[in-house]
Amino acid sequence: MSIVCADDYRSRARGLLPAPLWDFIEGGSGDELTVDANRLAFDRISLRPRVLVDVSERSTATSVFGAALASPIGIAPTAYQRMLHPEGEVATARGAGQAGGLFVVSIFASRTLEEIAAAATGPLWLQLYWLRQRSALSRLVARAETAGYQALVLTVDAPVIGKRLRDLRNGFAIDAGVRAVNLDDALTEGKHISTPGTSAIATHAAATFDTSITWADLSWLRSTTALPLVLKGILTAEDAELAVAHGVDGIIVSNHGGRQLDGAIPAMRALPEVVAAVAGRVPVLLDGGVRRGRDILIALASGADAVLIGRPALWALTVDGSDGVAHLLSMLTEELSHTMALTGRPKLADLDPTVLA
Ligand SMILES: Cc1cc2nc3c(=O)[nH]c(=O)nc-3n(C[C@H](O)[C@H](O)[C@H](O)COP(=O)(O)O)c2cc1C
Ligand SMILES: O=C(O)C(=O)c1ccccc1
Repeated sequence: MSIVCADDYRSRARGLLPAPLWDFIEGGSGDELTVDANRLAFDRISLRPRVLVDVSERSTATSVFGAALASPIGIAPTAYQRMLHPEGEVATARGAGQAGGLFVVSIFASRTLEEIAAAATGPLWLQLYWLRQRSALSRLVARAETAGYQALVLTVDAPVIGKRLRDLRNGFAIDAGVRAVNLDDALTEGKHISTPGTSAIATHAAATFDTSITWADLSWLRSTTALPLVLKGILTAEDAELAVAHGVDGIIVSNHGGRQLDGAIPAMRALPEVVAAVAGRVPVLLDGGVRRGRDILIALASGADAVLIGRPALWALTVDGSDGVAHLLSMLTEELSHTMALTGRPKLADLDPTVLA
């Protein structure tokens, strides 16, 4: 059967992966209310199509921080991609580049920042968790700058790892052959030990993440770099306002794909208040539940500058490596363009709240 939408990659990938690994990717925290709510928030919004508009020429091209993108779509940071494909993040970077998309590399990438940069032809950003060992962070930042990464993303919704029941039941651990190669061994110890009732990821994060950081600490990270700093995991107007007041250069509206606070507001429902608070001062991106061109159109019409795709990129990587990732992004771009034609909005600039009902 041919693959004609993102969910087709999901069914294929599920058949290829061992159950605990599938659960790690697919799962969320607690009752997985927020995983489901992320999707439902999109499905509850309807579209108001305009007709007899010339849609013969359509454009999805855009840019972020001065870098050109074929469409407002990027790949969200996800850890340890070599668990899914032998080439890991190198394949994802090549695929994203082929499709003209952005790739946000996780601090827990399983290929080096330099290997990933060598394979990339599109923009790369580096995602960070705030490790207690600040020297490890500043070393990573320096390497990212040298390798040509164009922005830093600090994930702020994970001081502790969400209570992910599937991983706890499975005693989930990272495959022995897969490492967070950009971090010293001391920072990745214990990730390969599987113990029922515990998740190696949660245990590891508890040992290495600094849970005491506040807005006041952001200036330290800023002082290490000239790169734009983006915060990932903002869900309220209050925090969006604080982010801009602290000189942050961009915001990713996200609840971590429902993997952190269960019951958190769906990303798409939080977007309008964040957009209103930011008032155009910095770019606003969104992730969580984006599976269709229609979802992307809805997010853009609500004021997002771009969206990121988490799990679907992992499904495509599992099924077909870099070709899968490139195909997924092209397919989503095509779906976006198609939805723009059917709603009578041929340009991204035409996407505003009047298309939503
Ligand atoms: C397997 C997996 C690993 C993830 N690892 C990270 C990570 O290392 N850093 C991070 O900021 N977010 C991480 N995330 C969250 C994603 O960046 C993103 O917020 C989320 O997947 C978006 O939702 P979606 O999967 O519904 O598209 C991870 C998500 C998944 C599914
Ligand atoms: O961020 C996540 O969702 C995640 O799964 C993870 C992976 C490695 C380390 C910390 C969190």
